[in-house]
Amino acid sequence: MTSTEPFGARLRRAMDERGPLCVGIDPHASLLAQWGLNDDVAGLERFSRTVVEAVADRVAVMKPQSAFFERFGSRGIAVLETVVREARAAGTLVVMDAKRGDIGSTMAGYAEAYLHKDAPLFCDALTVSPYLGYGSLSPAVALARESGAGLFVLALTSNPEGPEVQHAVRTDGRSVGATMLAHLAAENAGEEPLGSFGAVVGATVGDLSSYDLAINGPLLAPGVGAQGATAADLPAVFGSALRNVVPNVSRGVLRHGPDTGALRAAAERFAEEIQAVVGGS
Ligand SMILES: O=C(O)c1cc(=O)[nH]c(=O)n1[C@@H]1O[C@H](COP(=O)(O)O)[C@@H](O)[C@H]1O
Repeated sequence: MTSTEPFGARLRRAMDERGPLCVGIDPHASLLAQWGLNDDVAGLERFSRTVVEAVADRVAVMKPQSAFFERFGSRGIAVLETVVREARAAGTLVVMDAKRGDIGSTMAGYAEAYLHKDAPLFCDALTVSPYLGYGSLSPAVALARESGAGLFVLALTSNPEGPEVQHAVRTDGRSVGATMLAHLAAENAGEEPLGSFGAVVGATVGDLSSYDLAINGPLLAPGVGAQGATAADLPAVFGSALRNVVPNVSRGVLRHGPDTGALRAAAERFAEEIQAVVGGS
């Protein structure tokens, strides 16, 4: 594997070898308390590194939620840098969940922060918001291509407030969410075995039969576990795109800590349930 091999190819291989589960690293204050940790930088570090130690050598993807690190300022970001480095060293792909989005000239700065090979927070992929217009993301698309990294673009999010924006219908009759999926399909055209530009499509969103999920890229599916979706919901939501789905579970796994064996067992249970519905698709 070369370091510039595109994210999509690296992800496909990781999903085939380890299964598609993504474990989120979301150090909520309530989880720190539940684990008997203080709500401070030391607690943040202990929590995050424990999750990495428990599963980074076995799951395809981990997704640190930047918000919970930013909460502690520069010292929290320093912990995030360590977590990204250790998780990648253990063999998992790291998707930074920072949901960045801005006018193109500023987006270039965010891209440098996460997608430039020499950046302290360089990661395998970054979540981005296209709601300043898909084209505003182009500096991130360009740098991701150069670095062999990927993006996950918010298309149909798992939260109940998402549809007021994402289901809104444009003057050409297409919904906003469908437009984002079409942009991604164009980005990934011709890429094999899988494009590097994914969509975020919540596992909670219900019937998507009117949406074309065949974007030739990964579909990050948060919502399994604490938000109420289960592995059994995935086939109905994703249909023939199931093979490209990366289900994310954060609190559903994290609530089993701080014991690493219990965290590992929880991740394995989700992985098995997911494999049972995705296997053979
Ligand atoms: O981009 C995301 O990962 C994301 C998009 C979305 O539509 N819904 C969603 O829940 N997420 C993130 O996925 C994680 C879900 O966490 P749990 O609900 O604890 O499994 C959180 O870090 C959310 O910020």
